[in-house]
Amino acid sequence: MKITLDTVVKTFDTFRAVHGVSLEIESGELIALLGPSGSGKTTILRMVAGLEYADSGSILFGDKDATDIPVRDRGVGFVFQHYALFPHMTVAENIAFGMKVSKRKRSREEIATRVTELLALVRLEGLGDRFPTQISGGQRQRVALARALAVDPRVLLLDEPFGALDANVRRDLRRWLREIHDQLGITTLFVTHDQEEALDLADRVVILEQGRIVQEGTPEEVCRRPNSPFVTKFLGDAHRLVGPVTSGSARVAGGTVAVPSLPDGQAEIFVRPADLSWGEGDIPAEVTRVIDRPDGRRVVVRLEDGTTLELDMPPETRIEKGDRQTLRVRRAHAFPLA
Ligand SMILES: Nc1ncnc2c1ncn2[C@@H]1O[C@H](COP(=O)(O)OP(=O)(O)OP(=O)(O)O)[C@@H](O)[C@H]1O
Repeated sequence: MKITLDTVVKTFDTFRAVHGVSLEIESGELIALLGPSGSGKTTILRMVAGLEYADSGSILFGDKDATDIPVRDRGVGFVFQHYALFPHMTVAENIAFGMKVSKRKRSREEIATRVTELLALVRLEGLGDRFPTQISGGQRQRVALARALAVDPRVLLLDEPFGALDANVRRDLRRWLREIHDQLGITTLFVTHDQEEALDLADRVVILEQGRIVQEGTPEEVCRRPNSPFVTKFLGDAHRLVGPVTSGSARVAGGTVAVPSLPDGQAEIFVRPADLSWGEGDIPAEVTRVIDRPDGRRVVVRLEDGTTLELDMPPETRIEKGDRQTLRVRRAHAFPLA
């Protein structure tokens, strides 16, 4: 089911939460709505679900205006961070619930067969008789997804579904969700404020700031070509350097950074830890700290002007506090300063 948002606006009292958002979600696509707290992600999701109405603009399901489609007929399945399971029902009863109350009547056997299929799909075979308090948080969210899938939704809406879980469980669950999505091909809208989660999971990432879409594209596109300082910073660790540009070269902290696409004038330059090389280039730096991680060494350095940068090095690198060298910025995202 293709979903189209056309210039959708939503205001709460006098506060405009969504400012004319337009977006096309192709049938079978998995889109992540990514933005900081308060950027309007949940409000957009709730409008697609039919739980909130747009003040103006339209939302189409296929080519039909969704305003005329009541929530229960939209064919949407939800999973929310705090959309608790019914505590007095077993896992199997929770999954069966939607089928029992649906307009489409199913026999007891049909429901039981579907519950068994869904338990297998979410890899919880054998846990159907447990109650929600007898399973882990990650398992509960898998039950919530099974419950959402039980009524064969045409669209799946997920609002920070893994938000309350610890980092390792989150990572496992998003890989698993992607597999399920690839298997079922349901059009999916996933809301998160976690850039790693969005980039890991989605076909396309839509980045929101204060109720507006500021950039959208595949994870590769938004990572390679962030279109603003906001997106660059929001997508991950980035240090900011400021300096004057002449003929495609910026002067920063006693050295230079190549910025071929920028006009002459003052610029802000964002560099990520993976974009820096130690022992090359012309920016003098001194190591102030080395942080060891399972996948490598994070080295903190201070530049001549007091700026602190961090860079990533392989685990076997021999480097220690007090070492002095020059740095090269291999890749940077640079923007003219107004
Ligand atoms: N029912 C409401 N009444 C008044 N203001 C609201 C209402 N719902 C949302 N807002 C406001 O609209 C803005 C957008 O909220 P929304 O929940 O869509 O953001 P979000 O990006 O999902 O944030 P979060 O990640 O914190 O959930 C916020 O400033 C919020 O306070």
